[in-house]
Amino acid sequence: MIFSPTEFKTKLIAMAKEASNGDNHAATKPPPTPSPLRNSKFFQSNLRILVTGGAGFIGSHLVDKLMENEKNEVIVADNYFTGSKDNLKKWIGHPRFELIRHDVTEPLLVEVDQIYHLACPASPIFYKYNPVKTIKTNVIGTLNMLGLAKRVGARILLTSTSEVYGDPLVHPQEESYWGNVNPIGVRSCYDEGKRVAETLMFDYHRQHGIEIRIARIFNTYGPRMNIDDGRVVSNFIAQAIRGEPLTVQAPGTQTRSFCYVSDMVDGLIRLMQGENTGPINIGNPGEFTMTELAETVKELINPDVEISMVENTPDDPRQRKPNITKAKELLGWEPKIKLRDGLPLMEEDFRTRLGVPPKK
Ligand SMILES: NC(=O)c1ccc[n+]([C@@H]2O[C@H](COP(=O)([O-])OP(=O)(O)OC[C@H]3O[C@@H](n4cnc5c(N)ncnc54)[C@H](O)[C@@H]3O)[C@@H](O)[C@H]2O)c1
Ligand SMILES: O=C(O)[C@H]1O[C@H](OP(=O)(O)OP(=O)(O)OC[C@H]2O[C@@H](n3ccc(=O)[nH]c3=O)[C@H](O)[C@@H]2O)[C@H](O)[C@@H](O)[C@@H]1O
Repeated sequence: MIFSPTEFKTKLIAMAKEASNGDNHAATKPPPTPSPLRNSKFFQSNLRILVTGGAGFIGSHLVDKLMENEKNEVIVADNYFTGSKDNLKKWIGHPRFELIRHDVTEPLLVEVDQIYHLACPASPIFYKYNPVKTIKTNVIGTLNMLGLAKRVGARILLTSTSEVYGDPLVHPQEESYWGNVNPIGVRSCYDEGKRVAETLMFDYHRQHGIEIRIARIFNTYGPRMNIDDGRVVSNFIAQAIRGEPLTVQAPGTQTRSFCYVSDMVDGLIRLMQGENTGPINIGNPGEFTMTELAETVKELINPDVEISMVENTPDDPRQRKPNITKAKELLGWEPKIKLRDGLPLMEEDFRTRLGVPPKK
């Protein structure tokens, strides 16, 4: 069809209006037709679910939960940068499970109904190790997974982060807050990367009608975190078990809110299965200073360890606590496990992996 310049301009304006719909929650197009495979006999009883980053900490717990449902088939795609096959060893060889060594910065051709897109290093020391790769993972990786979702008509969930709020000037953080992020700092590869990933999710939703879900995850802890992961809970627990000083980074008054991993997985699955695009904060609103966390770990795990104050890294957010009203109202979700109950569960796993017997 050929348009006159005036017709072309009118059409462009109409397209721009449609695409710039200010209401994030209104789908401007119906979702694309699902893959014909979804209607085949094979798929009537099975939901094929792709988990990118499924060999990592949260991903492997999510896989455990998804595999409990006999109607689910789970495919994990992971490049093992921070994840490990060990985290999935109980599923390797299972007929409903597949593990693919794959880097999400490259396209992936699979036929699936749902995509949980987690692939991305999460610990600051790992995401800062190769910042350009971290940005590629967040931007090109998310583009590839959205392209896949579009091709097969799958619903896609992104694990975004509370780091999109940067060093927040609003406390606690609610989803409507746009954040306070340094665009050129050493953490930007991760927090700006995730912000672009969120943008891509909404643009694919508005432009192509893709079914999207965005979780803004707040600090999560639990068994299977890498022992030398560098994040604060894993550091303190490993240090307490080894009898080394707990390294509180100055000033120690900075706060975080810690969510146990089983609560997180429950929230992610509810979000995927529900009707809301998000973004929705998923985290535990219990807020602690890093000094309080160190004192709690000392009390529960090793009262003999010292607490030492060490230098901090640039742009460390000073406070963080989720407002979870949306998660409560829209997903019927709230965390169940308190920090004092979750820490001993993690200690048990760390002792086993470090080969240190339990305390008498
Ligand atoms: N754990 C938290 O506190 C937290 C908080 C906010 C957001 N998140 C998000 O949740 C997700 C999972 O975090 P986690 O704590 O399990 O981290 P993790 O580092 O344990 O897991 C990330 C997984 O992604 C894989 N991966 C990294 N880059 C990849 C790539 N290019 N291609 C394929 N696989 C790749 C890693 O090998 C690993 O298995 C991440 O997207 C992270 O940003 C986590
Ligand atoms: O929840 C989030 O959204 C993000 O939280 C983390 O970022 P951060 O909170 O800085 O995680 P940690 O490295 O665990 O640091 C938490 C606090 O503990 C402090 N810390 C860290 C390590 C340590 O040994 N001692 C210590 O006091 C840090 O200075 C910081 O203030 C990671 O970036 C991601 O896992 C995640 O996306």
